[in-house]
Amino acid sequence: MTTQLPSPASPLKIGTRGSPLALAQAYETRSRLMRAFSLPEDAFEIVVIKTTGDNRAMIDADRPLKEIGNKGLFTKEIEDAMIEGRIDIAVHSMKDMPTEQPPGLILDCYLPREDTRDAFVSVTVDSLQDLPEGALVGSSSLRRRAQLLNKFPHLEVVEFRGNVQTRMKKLQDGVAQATFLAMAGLNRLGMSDVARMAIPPEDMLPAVAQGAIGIERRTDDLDSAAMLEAIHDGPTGQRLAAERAFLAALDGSCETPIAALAELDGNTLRLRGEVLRPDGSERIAADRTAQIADGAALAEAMARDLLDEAGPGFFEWREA
Ligand SMILES: NCc1[nH]cc(CCC(=O)O)c1CC(=O)O
Repeated sequence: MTTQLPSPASPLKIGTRGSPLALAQAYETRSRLMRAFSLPEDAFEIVVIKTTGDNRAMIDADRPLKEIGNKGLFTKEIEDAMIEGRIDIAVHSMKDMPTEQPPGLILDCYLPREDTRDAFVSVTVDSLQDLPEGALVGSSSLRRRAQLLNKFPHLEVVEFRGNVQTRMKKLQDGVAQATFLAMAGLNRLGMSDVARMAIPPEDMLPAVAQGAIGIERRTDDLDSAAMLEAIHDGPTGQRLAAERAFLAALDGSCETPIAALAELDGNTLRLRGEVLRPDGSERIAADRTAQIADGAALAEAMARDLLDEAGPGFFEWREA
């Protein structure tokens, strides 16, 4: 069977959110496909789709995301458009994706992974260690909040939402003294002017799939499948398979403090994973290796052991 390639007369429709980071990821996907199949830019159409999560009136209120409810907040409208055939493929930050896709859709193509680390960003101090008692750190990530408070209980965390540009403005305005951003996002946006310090995974284990771009398609769309196969990065797939199996086994959403990082060395996969109490008062971590092919099994066993150790109620908020 031959693959039907897109053309200017019949372009491949790439769905994406409209944030600068989402657009950068869509452009990267388009240029990889152009290179792989020697296609012109106008053989592709970038289709921007507004999601519930992009709705400012809904999101910019002071309510934390966990109260609004976040299941598919940034993906539902995009997936609906794909099921209805208004777009052919969709480009996502894998960090924001649930471990299961709706019926009829599949998410098995990953671009080579960017830097997985979090960055410490501040306009007033050089490092976390320099923040004084009671200093405000802006973050809307339950994981980063819990990890920060676990190591630095003398700091305060304030809700900090919006895209990278909005958060940088808040720092400039003194709303907080520091924040965390994914290195991958800063790199993809070319924001080399932002003062940032990459945090090693020993100090802040990243979110599952951080730094990875995934491309979703209709399961029965074999032309798109063949095209995406050409730009898929196998090692990224092996790493995400383990990390996402860990997340799935913990039944976590992005509103649960869970972190994991898989790394490859020859035939070996090393998986580090942790769960924290939301207030940071407790952290349970593991660090194991297995053959790459056994990555998912390793992740499931690790998740089971961490859950056992955590016991019931571990993820409940414990008011001070
Ligand atoms: N949840 C928002 C989000 N989703 C993906 C990224 C960054 C890029 C990536 O991790 O792939 C970000 C912003 C951030 O965490 O700073």
